[in-house]
Amino acid sequence: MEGVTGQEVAEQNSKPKIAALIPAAGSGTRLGRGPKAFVEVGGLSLLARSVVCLSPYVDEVLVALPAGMQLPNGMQARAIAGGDTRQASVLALLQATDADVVLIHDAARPFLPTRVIREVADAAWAVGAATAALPVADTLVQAKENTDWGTLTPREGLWAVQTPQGFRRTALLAAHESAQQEGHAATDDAGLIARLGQRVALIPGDARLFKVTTPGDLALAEAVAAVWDGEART
Ligand SMILES: Nc1ccn([C@@H]2O[C@H](COP(=O)(O)OP(=O)(O)OP(=O)(O)O)[C@@H](O)[C@H]2O)c(=O)n1
Ligand SMILES: C[C@](O)(CO)[C@H](O)COP(=O)(O)O
Repeated sequence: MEGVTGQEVAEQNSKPKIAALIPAAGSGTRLGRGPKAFVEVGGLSLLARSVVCLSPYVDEVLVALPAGMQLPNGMQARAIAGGDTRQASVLALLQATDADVVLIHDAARPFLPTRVIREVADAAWAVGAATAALPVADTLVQAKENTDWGTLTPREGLWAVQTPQGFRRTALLAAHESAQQEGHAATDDAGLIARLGQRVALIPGDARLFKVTTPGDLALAEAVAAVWDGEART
């Protein structure tokens, strides 16, 4: 255990307090059905599905909502007001908890397999940062016009990044604060950690963790819900 302090050993052995932080303050422009987190699939909102999946594995659930909106009655979570961007909403969530480990999860990804939650949480505590991700399976081409074939991009080593993403809270808070000070915008949280040269563990994601973004995704979500609601989520 050379080079490891007594405090670090104690931290490794103790059970961290875990919070699920759910950015749900988006307007759902591309879906076109109003605030997306409240859109229902299979009779349950996208947000409710994320809360139900995460609750058994965390000590608290915090949700960032659009200004002026409230959580539905009975939802086991604490609400705060989100910001103008996803990044601002996550920063507000980070500032509202004292948990050791935070699991950041888009409300727009309603189907969370248990395995992914567990593996991301464990790796976040052990490594400091972790994200669910899948190897890119499609051919990739960089093109400006949809009539012109552009430059083929090799897909080896490319990953499609999903959520949940897990972090030691203090590390992610520092990364967000530094991004804010420098005016750096990022589309996810793991990118803010990687930008500082810190490790991010890649955890195998799951096709069911797709993000509901467009009306086509909603149709797919209805089909997944019909199966998901009738099976064990492993
Ligand atoms: N100001 C914002 C913008 C987005 N989000 C959340 O970030 C997640 C990923 O965002 P996305 O899927 O792009 O949702 P929207 O921003 O709502 O979609 P759109 O870009 O089509 O408006 C969603 O759970 C969304 O609610 C947020 O909390 N605060
Ligand atoms: C965080 C994220 O879901 C990882 O893929 C994604 O980057 C969110 O993107 P959006 O720009 O908010 O759609």
